[in-house]
Amino acid sequence: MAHIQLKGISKSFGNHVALKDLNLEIADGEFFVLLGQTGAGKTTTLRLVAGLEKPSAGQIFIDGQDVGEWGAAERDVALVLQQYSLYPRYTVRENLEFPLKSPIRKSSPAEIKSQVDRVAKTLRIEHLMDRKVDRLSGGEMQRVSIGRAIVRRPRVFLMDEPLSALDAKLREALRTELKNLQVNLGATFLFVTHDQVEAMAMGDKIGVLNNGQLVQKGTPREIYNNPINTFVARAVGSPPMNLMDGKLEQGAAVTAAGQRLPLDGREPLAGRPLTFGIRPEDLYLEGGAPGSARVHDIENHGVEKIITLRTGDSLLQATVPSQTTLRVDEEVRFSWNPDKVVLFDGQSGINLRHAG
Ligand SMILES: Nc1ncnc2c1ncn2[C@@H]1O[C@H](COP(=O)(O)OP(=O)(O)OP(=O)(O)O)[C@@H](O)[C@H]1O
Repeated sequence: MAHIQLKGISKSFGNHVALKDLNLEIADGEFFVLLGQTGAGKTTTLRLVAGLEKPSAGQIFIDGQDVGEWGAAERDVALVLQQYSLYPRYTVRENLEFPLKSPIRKSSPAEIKSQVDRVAKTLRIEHLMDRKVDRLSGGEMQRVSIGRAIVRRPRVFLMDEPLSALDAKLREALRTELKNLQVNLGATFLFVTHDQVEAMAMGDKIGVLNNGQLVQKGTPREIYNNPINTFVARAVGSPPMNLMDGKLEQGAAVTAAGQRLPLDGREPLAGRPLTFGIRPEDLYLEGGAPGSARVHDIENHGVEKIITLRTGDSLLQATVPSQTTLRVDEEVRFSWNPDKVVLFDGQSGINLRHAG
């Protein structure tokens, strides 16, 4: 399998800068997710690693070798796209055989059959083998696309939102299957998505890309608990982290909306403009108590409810157990877990723990 390194990669299309000085290292056997909004530069990164684009600056190494002059075939990577890149008039079996039949591989018919059957079993598409691809559902087609990528055991898998066209249930099932597949193959995956739930669920590591720049890289837990700035704080987590502007005053956070919440031990920061970040599960609500917040909306999610509060001009969200009884428009008092508060600089939005 393979270790991937991107060193100082920049890519421009005419005057448009798609990637700026991207430095990224993906360990052998790691499931690395690149998370970013549309236009962030995710597909461009994949195409550069695949050898379908040339960087404007920087180098790409696979297993320590500079692959700058290597073509796509020599890099031995597989690219799975959001749209199914299959031959519609061929059967599933013919589609899976195709990558193994290239003249340079010289695989015997018996080898081809055994590899194709192994992949079919892994992806649970054995019953579809003789069906023409244009007679498959979207989910089945995507399984076959993944099958076609894994059948020849490439060094690296590059996946460009392979699940985004599928319905929610199937997406969840294939998420688990892809993750199992990666663990079983011990393969290196570079998977791009704009879906943070997918990123959190699948990634050993996540890189957050914004405007062509890598903003933060870490395990899902690191990024969730300690986002580098308010952008990442809002990009990861569902519902996202609550952000409240304010100041510290004598052992309390005083928000612009006039809330006073306990926060000890951060005296050196008193007086300067801050943004307080708190995850929805770390906000505590007390109903039936006159307070300065009002229940704006209640969403029932089975085991929990998401309560949206209005306080001053801003909205906050709290996740609470489903048995919590609150009504829309009810006044509530809220507090937080002071140990879970993340402090950001009020102007730059940078997490003060990262700023040192
Ligand atoms: N061949 C090209 N010519 C000109 N501009 C391009 C080209 N390819 C990408 N871009 C631009 O580069 C930026 C990054 O594009 P890229 O496709 O990498 O984004 P992305 O994060 O994959 O977005 P999406 O989620 O929408 O696919 C975009 O602004 C895009 O318009």
